[in-house]
Amino acid sequence: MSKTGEIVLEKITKSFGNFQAVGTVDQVIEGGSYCCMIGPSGCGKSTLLRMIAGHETPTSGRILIGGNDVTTMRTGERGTALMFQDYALFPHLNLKDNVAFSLKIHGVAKPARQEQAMEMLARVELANLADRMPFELSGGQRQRVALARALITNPQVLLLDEPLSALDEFLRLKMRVELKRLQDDLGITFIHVTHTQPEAIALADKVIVMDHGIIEQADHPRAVYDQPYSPYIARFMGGQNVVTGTIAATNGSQVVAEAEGGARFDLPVKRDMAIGDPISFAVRRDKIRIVSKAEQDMNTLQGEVINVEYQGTFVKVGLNTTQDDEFIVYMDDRAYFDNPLKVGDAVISEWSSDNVCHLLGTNNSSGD
Ligand SMILES: Nc1ncnc2c1ncn2[C@@H]1O[C@H](COP(=O)(O)OP(=O)(O)OP(=O)(O)O)[C@@H](O)[C@H]1O
Repeated sequence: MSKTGEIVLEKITKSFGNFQAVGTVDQVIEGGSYCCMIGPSGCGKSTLLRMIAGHETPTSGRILIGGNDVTTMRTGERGTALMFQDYALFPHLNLKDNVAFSLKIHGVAKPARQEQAMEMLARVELANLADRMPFELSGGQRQRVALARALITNPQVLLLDEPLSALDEFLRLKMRVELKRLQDDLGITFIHVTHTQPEAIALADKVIVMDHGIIEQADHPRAVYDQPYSPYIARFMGGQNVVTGTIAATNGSQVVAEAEGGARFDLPVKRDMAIGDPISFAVRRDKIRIVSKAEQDMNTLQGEVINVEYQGTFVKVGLNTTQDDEFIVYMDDRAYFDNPLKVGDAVISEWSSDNVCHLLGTNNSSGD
């Protein structure tokens, strides 16, 4: 089986002096896949990316790319290209020369490098602007030049550090589609560091969620969003409420939990639990009904409306309940406007145990 573009991170750590920026990371990123790394500021995403690119050396562990040990190999030799956050274009070179630059460094003759640069500019739909200078471009166009410049080296792996963060919302969504199309066309591995959860789940075949230098969960976007591993993942990815309680009754893989205030919940669990054990579970914000009178005796939480935000397709309603976290319900916009709520209203939220995910892991932090 071809290992082209496959990245294996074997027990990678990175310390700066006494500070451990990356803990022990073991991970395989499949060749030709789109991988997004996400996590709060300072969690070690860029450091991990920079180690894959060869701009940092791991303190311990090995990095394999395409089956080769590249741990101590120089940047230009390992088959990766890194696109920087600020794009780092040369201001005094036109687009063609910016894109051709690394070929020049590698001694490629002028006609050949210009031809390849033009091909690359055509791929990012900028061939008609080849003679312009970087200052004559929009943010989205600059980003595409930076992409062309990274891709001209024909890498197995393209590393992108916050590639969309300098763009406005409209352009960000547009360029997101273009990045995915480019990755599909080229079939090479993309590793994309982002701060934005919707960006990660929209683009990635695999989402890697980090916290404090370690990988907390690495999985398909749907698994990370719908089946979060820990309270931290559920809170960080959004879209879920974290509810805590203690086990009141068990029946094999089904339990009844009780929260402070006496609310009871039935749910499936992923490991054996005993009466009295603490439990955390996630409830999807968009799978909760708000009712004035409870229609079921379990899986309900009473609360007071503390804020209401219209979001276009839905309305975000925040409730104060006996739980520590604010309990958030995404209401269908029509259902909401048929029976609008106001701050101070007492309501009951209820859900079905199908929309619950038992949370394992001990990581309780909520990110940034
Ligand atoms: N050269 C360095 N010397 C000392 N500490 C460093 C160095 N580079 C990074 N760090 C520290 O390592 C930690 C991880 O940094 P890193 O840049 O990887 O985080 P990040 O998750 O990419 O954050 P952000 O999202 O803010 O860019 C941070 O606490 C940072 O201050």
